[in-house]
Amino acid sequence: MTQPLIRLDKVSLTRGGQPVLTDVSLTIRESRIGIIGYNGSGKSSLLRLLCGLLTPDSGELTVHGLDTRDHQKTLFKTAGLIFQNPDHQLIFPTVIEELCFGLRNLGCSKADAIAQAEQILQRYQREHWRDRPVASLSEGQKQLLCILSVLLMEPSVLLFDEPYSALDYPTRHQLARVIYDLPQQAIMVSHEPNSFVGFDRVIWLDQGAIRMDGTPDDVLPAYEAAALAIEAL
Ligand SMILES: Nc1ncnc2c1ncn2[C@@H]1O[C@H](COP(=O)(O)OP(=O)(O)OP(=O)(O)O)[C@@H](O)[C@H]1O
Repeated sequence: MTQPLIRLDKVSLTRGGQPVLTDVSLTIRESRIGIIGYNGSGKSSLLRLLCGLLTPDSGELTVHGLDTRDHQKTLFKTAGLIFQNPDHQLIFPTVIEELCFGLRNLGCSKADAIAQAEQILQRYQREHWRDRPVASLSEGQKQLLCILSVLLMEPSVLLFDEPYSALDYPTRHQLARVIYDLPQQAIMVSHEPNSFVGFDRVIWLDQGAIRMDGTPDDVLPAYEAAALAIEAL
């Protein structure tokens, strides 16, 4: 496996003419990294930069040795984004077709792709989903399908954008366990401090800049105190 190093050097991004990230520099080697911040602070934009869906206006960004500008089209093999809104990710009529799509793109034969898709459904006790129309799944079920589709492709870093927002407690618990046990590096955006149990590092984004960066024990209490102070205003 390539060295799990992600480096941002003075990365700036504008969207719709507005600055979204300003001069962000980071070196990320840890295995479990959380990104926290208020609405609109730039968290999802940062994930989109990391998987090549957006490119920086200025600055340098490399993900596991790949400059994201030069590898925009193939970066999905290295950095797999699980979208916050499943409807932005899911494009096929049935669960099995959705699961096979990424694998087929990576060059798997049809039979191989189906076998792997069936295996992952079995591992997550969702065999009965195989031929279900995607449109018939609930929001939480769609979110889990998005996660399984990306897990199947085995990217070397997984980017989770609010993965728990539509999940019920048992599924959330199951997914937290899955994320905890992943062999890959994982970066997860969440509003909820309790999503980061067992994480190595938490980065607090505020108005497109890093407000705090450290262990969950350092960053999360400061984040919660600041959020409560805003609430009390
Ligand atoms: N497609 C877009 N076009 C223009 N501006 C956008 C677009 N998407 C996001 N933005 C702007 O970029 C800024 C950062 O948005 P982003 O979605 O990265 O924030 P976030 O921290 O993930 O927010 P949230 O917690 O609400 O999901 C916001 O000001 C938002 O209005």
